[in-house]
Amino acid sequence: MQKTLFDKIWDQHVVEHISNDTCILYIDKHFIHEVTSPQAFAGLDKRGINVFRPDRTIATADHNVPSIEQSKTISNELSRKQVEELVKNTAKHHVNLYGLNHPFQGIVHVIGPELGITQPGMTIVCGDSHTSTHGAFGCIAFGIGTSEVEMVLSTQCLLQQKPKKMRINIDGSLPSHVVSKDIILYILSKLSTSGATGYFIEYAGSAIEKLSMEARMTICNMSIELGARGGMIAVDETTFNYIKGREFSPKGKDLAQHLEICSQYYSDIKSVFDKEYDFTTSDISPMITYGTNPGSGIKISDPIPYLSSIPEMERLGFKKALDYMGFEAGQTLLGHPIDYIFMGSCTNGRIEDLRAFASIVKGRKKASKITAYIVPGSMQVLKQARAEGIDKILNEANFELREPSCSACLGMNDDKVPKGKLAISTSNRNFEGRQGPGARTMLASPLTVAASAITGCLTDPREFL
Ligand SMILES: CC(C)[C@H](C(=O)O)[C@@H](O)C(=O)O
Ligand code: SF4
Repeated sequence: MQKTLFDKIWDQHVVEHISNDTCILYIDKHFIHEVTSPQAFAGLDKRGINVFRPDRTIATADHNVPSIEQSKTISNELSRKQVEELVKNTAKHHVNLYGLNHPFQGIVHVIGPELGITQPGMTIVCGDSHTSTHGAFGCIAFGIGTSEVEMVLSTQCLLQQKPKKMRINIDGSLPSHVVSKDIILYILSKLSTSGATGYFIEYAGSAIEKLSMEARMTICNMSIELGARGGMIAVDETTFNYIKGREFSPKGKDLAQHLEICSQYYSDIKSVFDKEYDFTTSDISPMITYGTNPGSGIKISDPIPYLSSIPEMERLGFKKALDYMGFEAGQTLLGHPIDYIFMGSCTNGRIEDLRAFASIVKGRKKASKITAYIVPGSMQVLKQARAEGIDKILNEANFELREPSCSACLGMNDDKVPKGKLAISTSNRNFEGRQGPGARTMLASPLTVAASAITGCLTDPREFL
């Protein structure tokens, strides 16, 4: 029988069929962080039970963590309490914590893959919507709510309804200075933020096959912004090469056997999807968002759409978003002044992203009016960046490389964008107030953010070719 990648993994993890589409699913890896775990642990305590598989549970602190002077106490009381609670709960339940100052600390979706905890064919969950990131390794990975976190902590299983399957094919070679972030912003602009609601996406096609693992993660990361349950990519040589030698990856003879098993994780040629889309890279340019959802992307040189081109039902939202952003329909954004830049997050906080940013700012200087947050996704990324001299390149260009945190991706720590200020950001969400109350956010790739940081206004990275 011809099976999709999704079905292969799903079927291997069904513990029991409950009804037609609802199953009890075994979960291979459960990541937890300080924001969505406290109530789940409180639930366990109330029931007087322990974490069922502490060895399958991995904790880190990321959202409430400051991106400077991590070795000092967190000054914000609420943030400090959240992190302290995680320390207490993980110690009590014998769960490994990569907390503050630990060499493996970082954003949950950055550390899983880079440490080799994330492996092909797994089911992976976390109380965090961007768990879809791990799907880049040929996994079923998705975000869950706090009550589900409690369910997984106590049973290592989850009650799940099987989603429908969508395949998005992207063929071709990427033009210079067009990167995976532009691909996913482009897909979002075509399908909208509800375009994949009820589906699990598989990304395929020659463009995806050519991408590095970091670039694939960027795409899978934003699957949730399409409304999808998750996104995934078939396992191939690129996956294997990434996995090899990672801290917790199988080693020696086990590795050969492991890779053999992993090589089954692709969709069979005649497998059927509920919906398919085809795109080509020649249509994709550097992208920028003008509105207050990640679906509001346009080519960086295109004008914001005119009201007349917006469907009647969406006009109110369109106008509201433009009011918030301080933009006008038909306006071209290239050259528009920017106040803040954020380079980081689980979308673009990996070493390859920092290299891309550094490749543009090298030998240049940051525009003096720009406030920049440049934040590695993990301690490992920070270490690597320092080893490669990226910190020096940044310093010489008047930037500073901070410490791992979700940072300015969302206003849960000290790194915020002030009310009314305009930021260009490599993160995944541009909702009203996402980077701080009243903050305005445009989403883009690390290259576009770097180019804009140098000029102080929205700049096409192709100008730096
Ligand atoms: C805080 C957390 C629950 C949230 C999520 O689920 O995604 C956050 O990571 C985000 O990006 O908005
Ligand atoms: S970096 Fe942003 S999107 Fe990713 S987990 Fe943290 S807050 Fe969520």
